[in-house]
Amino acid sequence: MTSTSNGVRVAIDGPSGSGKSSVSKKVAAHLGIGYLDTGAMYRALTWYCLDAGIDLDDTEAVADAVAAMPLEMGTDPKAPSVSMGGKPIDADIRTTRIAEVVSKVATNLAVRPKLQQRQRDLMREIAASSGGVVAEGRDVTTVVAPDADVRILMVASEEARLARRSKEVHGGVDETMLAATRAQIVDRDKADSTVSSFMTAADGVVTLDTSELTFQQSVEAVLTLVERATA
Ligand SMILES: Nc1ncnc2c1ncn2[C@@H]1O[C@H](COP(=O)(O)OP(=O)(O)OP(=O)(O)O)[C@@H](O)[C@H]1O
Ligand SMILES: Nc1ccn([C@H]2C[C@H](O)[C@@H](COP(=O)(O)O)O2)c(=O)n1
Repeated sequence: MTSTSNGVRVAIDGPSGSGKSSVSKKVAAHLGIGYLDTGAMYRALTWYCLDAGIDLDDTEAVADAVAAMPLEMGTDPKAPSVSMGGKPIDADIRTTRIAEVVSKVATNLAVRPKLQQRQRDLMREIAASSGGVVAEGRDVTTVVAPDADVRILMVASEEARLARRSKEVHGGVDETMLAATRAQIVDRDKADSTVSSFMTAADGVVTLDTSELTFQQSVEAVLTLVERATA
């Protein structure tokens, strides 16, 4: 094992719909280690600010909320959860209300270093307590954990990503459904890519294109990379 006794750390980044959340959960469950969804933390911060009446355009007030929010991340990959002061907010952070404004928080440059430090600390704690961690997002391979044992950029063609998300959200892939999905996926990636580089792999990061893979093949491809890195 190249990983330390503190557990293997796997970092997976990629654009929306590339499959990183679903694959990361499956990989972590298979390996019996913890899972961290860093995107959920940006969503939770957005929820907290809206709930507390903090103006999302007030960059310093939003950044101060990172330390103030009583966020608890449940990191069991079979049942990941997000709570704020004991209140489960899993469903709330996935609503359109949050999806439409989360980029405003994620592109706040006063927020990012604070949330990244919280994510770095969490990764270390989860890896130590669960024998390892799979953390996914947009900048885990480059900023949060550039020293992770395994670093993967999961990509897929825009066509594949749109079709997957359209099926998931609208139950199909006709023109109207694709148009509604495009606005969410393409526009959000465009805004998010102004602060993180997740369309091309940084040095030492392995690109995994899932466009032509089944879900199970994507999971197996990640497991192979983990096995190779930790052999
Ligand atoms: N080959 C594949 N690899 C990964 N996921 C796939 C594949 N084929 C279909 N999917 C499906 O694509 C959908 C989108 O995946 P997922 O939510 O994991 O993407 P994501 O990259 O985490 O997106 P976001 O950043 O927006 O949360 C899921 O329903 C997943 O099951
Ligand atoms: N490490 C990360 C993770 C996520 N984001 C941004 C991207 C989205 O705007 C938002 C929510 O992410 P999602 O749940 O859709 O993966 O947070 C980021 O900037 N950095």
